[in-house]
Amino acid sequence: MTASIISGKKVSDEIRGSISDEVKELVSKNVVPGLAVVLVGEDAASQVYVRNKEKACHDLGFYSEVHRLPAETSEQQLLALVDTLNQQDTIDGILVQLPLPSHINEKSVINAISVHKDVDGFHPVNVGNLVIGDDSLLPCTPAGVIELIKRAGVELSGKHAVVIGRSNIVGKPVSLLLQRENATVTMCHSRTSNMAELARQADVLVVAIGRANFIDSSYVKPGAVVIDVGMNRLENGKLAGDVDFESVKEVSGPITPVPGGVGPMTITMLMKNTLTAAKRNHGLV
Ligand SMILES: NC(=O)C1=CN([C@@H]2O[C@H](COP(=O)(O)OP(=O)(O)OC[C@H]3O[C@@H](n4cnc5c(N)ncnc54)[C@H](OP(=O)(O)O)[C@@H]3O)[C@@H](O)[C@H]2O)C=CC1
Ligand SMILES: Nc1nc(=O)c2c([nH]1)NC[C@@H]1CN(c3ccc(C(=O)N[C@@H](CCC(=O)O)C(=O)O)cc3)C=[N+]21
Ligand SMILES: [Mg+2]
Repeated sequence: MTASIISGKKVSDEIRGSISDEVKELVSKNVVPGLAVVLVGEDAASQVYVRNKEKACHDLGFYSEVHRLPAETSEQQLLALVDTLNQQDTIDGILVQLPLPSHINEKSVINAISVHKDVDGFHPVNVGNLVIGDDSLLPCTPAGVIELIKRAGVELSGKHAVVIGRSNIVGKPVSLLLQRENATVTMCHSRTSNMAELARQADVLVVAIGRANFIDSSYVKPGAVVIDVGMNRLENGKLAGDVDFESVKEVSGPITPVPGGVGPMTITMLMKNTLTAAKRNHGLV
């Protein structure tokens, strides 16, 4: 029996609807949430994501600025732009699209973004608060993963969640947010020896490894929820997740597709963070 599909597109549209209503409310108080996105270089995938972010801003009534800088931009020039945006009252959120060209130190750039405008949730203070369990701007993809699981009607408390991948922008924060929901979390990575055996114990399996169609049905307990964070561009230009969707959907429980799963949620959580930052910056929360 084929699994039910968790539509990130549908969930994302629902959440964007309520964000749009909230923005109308703010605009009536002369508060227009503003997002600045900075793109350095010509990376094709980054151009797509930045365009998606810009479109989402326009659809929801946000003020948006997109700064497209040439690949040879120096670290100092980028830091100067970030500083300008930190001071700009019309900007509530700042996102510097990753990856950056290798001559620029990503950490220095992320640390330079004002904590209150760090709508990626990558700044060490926001990450620290996430680890401690204090209020913070949450990283967008991890927050989107949790939202999808909840909207699929899955009760996480007491469940065994297995996360494959431990990166700072996906795997690690996802594991922390799953713990916040009282799941029991197992973290797998490239040094894990018995990964398929561990993955098959999962009630909820989250995959973020960056390897197209890597996870097949041998990693999945029948009926387990599968969240595929993977975003891999194949030679034929098609997008593939980290999960072999065709084989896994025959054994899994609710499963997210790629595209149309976690991707749209990442953008939607970015909009939600920008709205939160705007309300805070204007003393409305
Ligand atoms: N939809 C969205 O909004 C987003 C999607 N993505 C996608 O998610 C995926 C992961 O991205 P990101 O977290 O940045 O990736 P990274 O490359 O930063 O990290 C990959 C992680 O997967 C682990 N890993 C790699 N190969 C294996 C393997 N064979 N078995 C077990 N673990 C493995 C690595 O282990 P180790 O730590 O040992 O190296 C590492 O922890 C990519 O496809 C990316 O495109 C990323 C961001 C947002
Ligand atoms: N500072 C920073 N913040 C990020 O959040 C960030 C980043 N850098 N660098 C790259 C990753 C990747 N990422 C995606 C966002 C949306 C889709 C998305 O909209 N995906 C659509 C498909 C889009 C397409 O057609 O390619 C979908 O899955 O349905 C995908 C990937 C955010 N990232
Ligand atoms: Mg404002």
